Amino acid sequence: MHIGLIGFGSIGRELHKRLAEDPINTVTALTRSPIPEAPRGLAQVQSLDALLAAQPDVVVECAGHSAVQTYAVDVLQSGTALMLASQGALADQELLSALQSAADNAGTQLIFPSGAIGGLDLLRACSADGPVDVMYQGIKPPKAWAGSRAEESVSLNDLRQPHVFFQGTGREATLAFPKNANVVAALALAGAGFDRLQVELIADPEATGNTHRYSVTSPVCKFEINIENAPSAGNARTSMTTVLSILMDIRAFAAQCSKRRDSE
Ligand SMILES: NC(=O)C1=CN([C@@H]2O[C@H](COP(=O)(O)OP(=O)(O)OC[C@H]3O[C@@H](n4cnc5c(N)ncnc54)[C@H](OP(=O)(O)O)[C@@H]3O)[C@@H](O)[C@H]2O)C=CC1
Ligand SMILES: O=C([O-])CC(=O)C(=O)O
Repeated sequence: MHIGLIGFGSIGRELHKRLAEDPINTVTALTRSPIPEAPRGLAQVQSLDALLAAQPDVVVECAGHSAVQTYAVDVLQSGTALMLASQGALADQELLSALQSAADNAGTQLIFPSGAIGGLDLLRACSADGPVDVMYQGIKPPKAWAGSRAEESVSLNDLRQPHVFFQGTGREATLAFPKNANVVAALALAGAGFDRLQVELIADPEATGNTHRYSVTSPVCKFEINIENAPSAGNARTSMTTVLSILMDIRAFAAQCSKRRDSE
């Protein structure tokens, strides 16, 4: 497999490290500027044209909402499958429709890894049967909210107990907290809907990792999920499970490609 990465931060680096353990994989990363002391075997490019010219089997975006806005349609229009970590960008309905059309027209795949959250299979099944009510709470240590809009309403360093600094819809949460609420978009896209989904975001000075907790109420079932994630190396706000989930989807995509090649 040849994997193209957009972004080489905490997710990109860990993905590369794990993919490089298997010599069958090659990785090309699109970065804004050359990475000093890049890991061995990593090819680097600084434009999307150069990334697509390298002909990756799949492109994995792990950069942020602006990268989805800038590159995603062009990747899909080129006929290359695209996996998105920064799904919160799709709270913009026009962008979501543009990506779906680009994927359909080019006959390629737009893949949404579950990221740092789980249980989406049952949520998807229940939502297909009618509207469901979903309440989500995201609880992270103060340092994971540093630099975010949480700082407009709370002094993060002075917190002595858990503090709810945001309550609103899934759409409001994903747009206001682009680096922290992509899991909210995963719930919305799995059927909870950006506007129906209710969200609370909490800074907890006692938290050592990132907790994603949600409850689903539908006419056919009720369930609650509580996920306590360890942070990734280098970014307190990003959970390690995000990398594992993307890796799992890359492996599933590779298996599909190899079946298709065998049958050709
Ligand atoms: N679905 C999920 O569960 C999760 C999704 N995410 C998403 O993944 C994103 C990345 O997470 P993480 O790796 O921890 O973040 P980091 O901040 O560690 O790394 C992001 C990297 O992307 C680069 N980048 C940003 N914009 C662009 C661009 N337009 N083109 C190329 N490179 C770019 C940055 O480079 P530079 O140094 O130039 O700024 C940086 O190196 C998050 O912002 C979030 O949107 C994160 C966690 C969970
Ligand atoms: O990694 C996490 O725990 C969740 C996260 O940052 C996001 O959803 O953007």
